[in-house]
Amino acid sequence: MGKTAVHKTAVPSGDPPNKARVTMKELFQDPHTVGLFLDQFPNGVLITDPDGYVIFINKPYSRFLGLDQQAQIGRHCTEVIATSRMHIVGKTGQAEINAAMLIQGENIVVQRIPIIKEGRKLAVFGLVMFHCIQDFHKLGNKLKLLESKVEIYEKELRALRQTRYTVESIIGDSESQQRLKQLVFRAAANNLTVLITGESGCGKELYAQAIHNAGPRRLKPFVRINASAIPAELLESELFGYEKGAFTGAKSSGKRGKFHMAHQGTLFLDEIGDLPPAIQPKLLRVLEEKEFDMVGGTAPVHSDFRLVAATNRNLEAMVEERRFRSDLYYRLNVFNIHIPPLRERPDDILPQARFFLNDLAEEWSIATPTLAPETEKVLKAYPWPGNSRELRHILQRTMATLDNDTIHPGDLPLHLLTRACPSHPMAVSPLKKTVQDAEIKAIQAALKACDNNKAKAAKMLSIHRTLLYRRMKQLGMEI
Ligand SMILES: Nc1ncnc2c1ncn2[C@@H]1O[C@H](COP(=O)(O)OP(=O)(O)OP(=O)(O)O)[C@@H](O)[C@H]1O
Repeated sequence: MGKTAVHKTAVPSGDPPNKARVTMKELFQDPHTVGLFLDQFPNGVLITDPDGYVIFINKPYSRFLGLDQQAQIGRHCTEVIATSRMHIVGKTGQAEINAAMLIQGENIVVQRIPIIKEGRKLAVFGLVMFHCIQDFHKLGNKLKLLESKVEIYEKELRALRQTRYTVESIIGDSESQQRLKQLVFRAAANNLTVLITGESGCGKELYAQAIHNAGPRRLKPFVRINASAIPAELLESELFGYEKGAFTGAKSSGKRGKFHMAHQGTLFLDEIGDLPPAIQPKLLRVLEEKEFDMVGGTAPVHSDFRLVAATNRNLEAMVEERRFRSDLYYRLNVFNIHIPPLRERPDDILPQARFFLNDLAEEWSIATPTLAPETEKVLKAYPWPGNSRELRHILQRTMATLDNDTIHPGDLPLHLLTRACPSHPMAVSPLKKTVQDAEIKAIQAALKACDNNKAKAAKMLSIHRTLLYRRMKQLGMEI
């Protein structure tokens, strides 16, 4: 701002005293000074009369448009910027705030404000925020970059912590699944030892991770150890670690054990039923005292871990058979979560099947196949001895060989069809009869799965319809 505009000290009378050295009237009586002000804006300014004829355009805007500033005076705004709406605002008297406008290929935010004095429209004031918008773009891009970095780091952190499941990963509509989710939240809110029981493949590890990730320890380690996968003689050093030179073959630096690694986090001790008898008292001690001795160590080590144990064995029966210490069992079974087998919660089968199909399709970057209604029936009727893991594997295998978008019963492994229609155990009989019986069962299963539709059943059995009729006749089946 030039000193030219400052004339004298103006202290008008009244309260509070005005110490400004210049008044508004003095400052803005000269249009040149007003222009000087508006040229200092980092944004574009355009002032038109109510019909849209340019009264003023500031330097930054004319420079941005590549036009001569003075030559624009008196032109219609649409001649200066084809998409201009100053004349429309002049007509309607309605301000347009934060409107988007495309100028020279750039998306720009504009404000168009009618200037009204005593009900008469005097002019339209336009503010074009191209500087801010560029800054916003830059900020937006920076934010996007930061967000994607955070996402990557979170993923890496989770991978490092070896967890990927949260409560949202637990899929299923059954009442028992809903109840179990509530239990997960309750378990996550306290620090009690959790014992998860259930058949193989029913989601014990998934639940253990969900408990960890729903609680205050989620950003701390989730350490997993499978008691049945490690030879008994190594298990102690894996769990408790060892001091340097503790035994032949030990690392010279020593090694931290899983209890140590799980400090402030969660230790997931899988297949606890397979814990060797020699280790059981040591586990009892660490649970009671949160302290343990490293192999070859002299001083006890403290660790603030939370234990989640899991087993598919009947620990109570093992206690009765004296294969598992009763005191350890009671110490472990503080908060029990029992996951029923999938066959006992058939309402979970289809939601899980659809979830797995979607998940696999995403992984393989292909379209998600749908389940034909007959296929749904077969999936629901099958007893799933391997639980959700088996369901996922079967769908994975099916998808790998699928040549259209719909999974029909014939695309599923045949044992699903025959097991879905349970029969009595087969007695030993001549081979020809056995083969005929098997054929009858397969045909019956296919017909049942297809609501007795012969064409569909034949497709499922991968034979021609006429051959199906012929075989049914030969086998003495009712057509
Ligand atoms: N409720 C569920 N929702 C979604 N996926 C599930 C569910 N239950 C299990 N799964 C999936 O089934 C598979 C097996 O689950 P998990 O490894 O947790 O079973 P597990 O009971 O620990 O098995 P095991 O006793 O053999 O160790 C995993 O792919 C898991 O994601």
